[in-house]
Amino acid sequence: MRGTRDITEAFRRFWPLTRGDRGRLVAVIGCVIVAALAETASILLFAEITDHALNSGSLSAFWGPALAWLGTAVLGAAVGYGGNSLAVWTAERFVMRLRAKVFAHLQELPPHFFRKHRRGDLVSRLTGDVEAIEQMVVSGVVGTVSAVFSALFYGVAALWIRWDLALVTFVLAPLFLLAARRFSGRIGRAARDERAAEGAITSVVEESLGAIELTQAYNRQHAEEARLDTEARNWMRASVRGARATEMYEQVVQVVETLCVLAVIGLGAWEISQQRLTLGQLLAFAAFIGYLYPPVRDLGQLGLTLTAATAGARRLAEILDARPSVSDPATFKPRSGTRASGVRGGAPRRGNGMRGKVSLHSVTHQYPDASHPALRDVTLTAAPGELVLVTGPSGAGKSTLTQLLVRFYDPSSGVVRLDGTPLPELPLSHLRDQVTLLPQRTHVLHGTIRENIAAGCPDASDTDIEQAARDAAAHEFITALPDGYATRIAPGTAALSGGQLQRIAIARAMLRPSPVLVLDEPTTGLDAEASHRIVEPLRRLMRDRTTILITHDLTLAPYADRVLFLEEGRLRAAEPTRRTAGTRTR
Ligand SMILES: Nc1ncnc2c1ncn2[C@@H]1O[C@H](COP(=O)(O)OP(=O)(O)OP(=O)(O)O)[C@@H](O)[C@H]1O
Repeated sequence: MRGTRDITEAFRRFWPLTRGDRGRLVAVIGCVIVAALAETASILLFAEITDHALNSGSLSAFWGPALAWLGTAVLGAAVGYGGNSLAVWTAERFVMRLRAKVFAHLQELPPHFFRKHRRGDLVSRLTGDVEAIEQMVVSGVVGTVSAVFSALFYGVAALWIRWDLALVTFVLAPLFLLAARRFSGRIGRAARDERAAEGAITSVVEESLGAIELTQAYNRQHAEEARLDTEARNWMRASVRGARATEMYEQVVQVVETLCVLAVIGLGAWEISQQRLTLGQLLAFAAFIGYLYPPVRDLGQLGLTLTAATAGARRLAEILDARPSVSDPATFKPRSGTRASGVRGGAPRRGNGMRGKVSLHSVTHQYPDASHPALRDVTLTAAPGELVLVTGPSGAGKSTLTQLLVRFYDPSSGVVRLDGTPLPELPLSHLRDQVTLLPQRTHVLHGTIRENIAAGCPDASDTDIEQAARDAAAHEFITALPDGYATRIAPGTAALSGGQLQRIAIARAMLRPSPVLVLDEPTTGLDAEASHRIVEPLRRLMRDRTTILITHDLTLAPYADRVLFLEEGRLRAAEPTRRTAGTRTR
């Protein structure tokens, strides 16, 4: 039984996340049991009113059970309200905890994971799938307990009222579960397809809006609409298939219920003809079946909900099972000779800093799933105060070098060291405090320009932030904005040019007081004047730092101590240059 195995597996994985709320879950279950008891009592009181007040037409026999019934209903309502409120609270906390766990895990995953999975699909896993699992783990458990106890109490009460009629209803009850089992596979498959189609729709919308300029400029609107239409049709097919199966199950259950009621009435009619039963008793019992079957039906339906929820569980498990490409060392002992890494005057100084000597020894790196290495047998050293410029054709492996320096990956072979320590021996957060990467793509964060610059350096003062912006030739345009440093920007919505955003990103990198700077195409998107204006302050900052500058812009070569040429992953020529700081070559 694959369905049962999937459900067990999902519980094994996600149940531990209820830790911290299990006391509340027990309280919810307590409320559910009391509510079921109250309901059972009200049915018994109904039978009593039917037998003693209605049958004999006695009003005096009515008041006692009627008041007791009202009291029970009020108690049931209070407990039901309390239990349901607590259940919703517990369920939402579970959703928050699960989403936080998956999100935290996602943040550890290597870049190639995000190339393999569409962003929109990941968004849908963190929203819809997370909720589907809650339906299973929290609401599912509460629902099951509620249905089991209700069925148990009503069953005992039924035996109490008329054991022979009760036995007939029990004998037929498994028909509900059989019907549920018959439909669970179909509903589960439809749920799986629906969840995948939802992810695809989110992806298409997200990707299309991300490329809206291209779409409009190249008249691709129809192509994008067709893409959405294809995914929407997949979703519609799966959704209709799931709804049809659920509807058919419900109709089958209606027929089964009618069959049960007819069997009870048939047996009752025979008992009345034998004078062993009164009409009042039979009516009371028939009304009672109306209470008994819903929880039994709910149990069957819960099975279907659980099957559908396993689709979400599998999609989340795929993320949680993806392993980060690197991990922290078990222990870390800072080597002697390290020093605090504060570089910028007035900027926060971090303890445990390092000098910043970077070395690669026989480094070869092949990305997972790639057919050939991106870097082959690369050996190089860059010392504090040195600016090493790395250039080469597109696809030569330059960005791969930066990914190894911040340890997004460990090389397939060879070793990268910082101050003589192999990078895997340094705690990741410590390493990334020491090495500042300015990625090739400009990243804008949601917040003010000030927050954007201070993103990697939360303790920085306003003076430090402004100085970094001046050094990145950004201060002038920022202060010309109506809100200056308080201007709010966000990915894709900033009313700033690509070059202006790039200068904000450079200021962010400059603010970090780390001994190693790795700049991947920092001057892309800047005019020649701006790029040289940036290199001047960069040079000042680089005085104590080790800087690795990846660029196609060879006019920056005169600023470098060394120029290295990468081609097809190999360092082809290492041509020593004389540093001519301040000399501009156009
Ligand atoms: N995540 C990845 N998975 C598989 N292969 C990759 C991945 N990233 C890069 N590559 C491959 O590795 C090689 C080197 O890529 P890299 O991005 O380092 O080149 P680059 O020199 O920085 O190029 P550019 O100047 O165009 O930015 C290329 O062949 C590229 O296709």
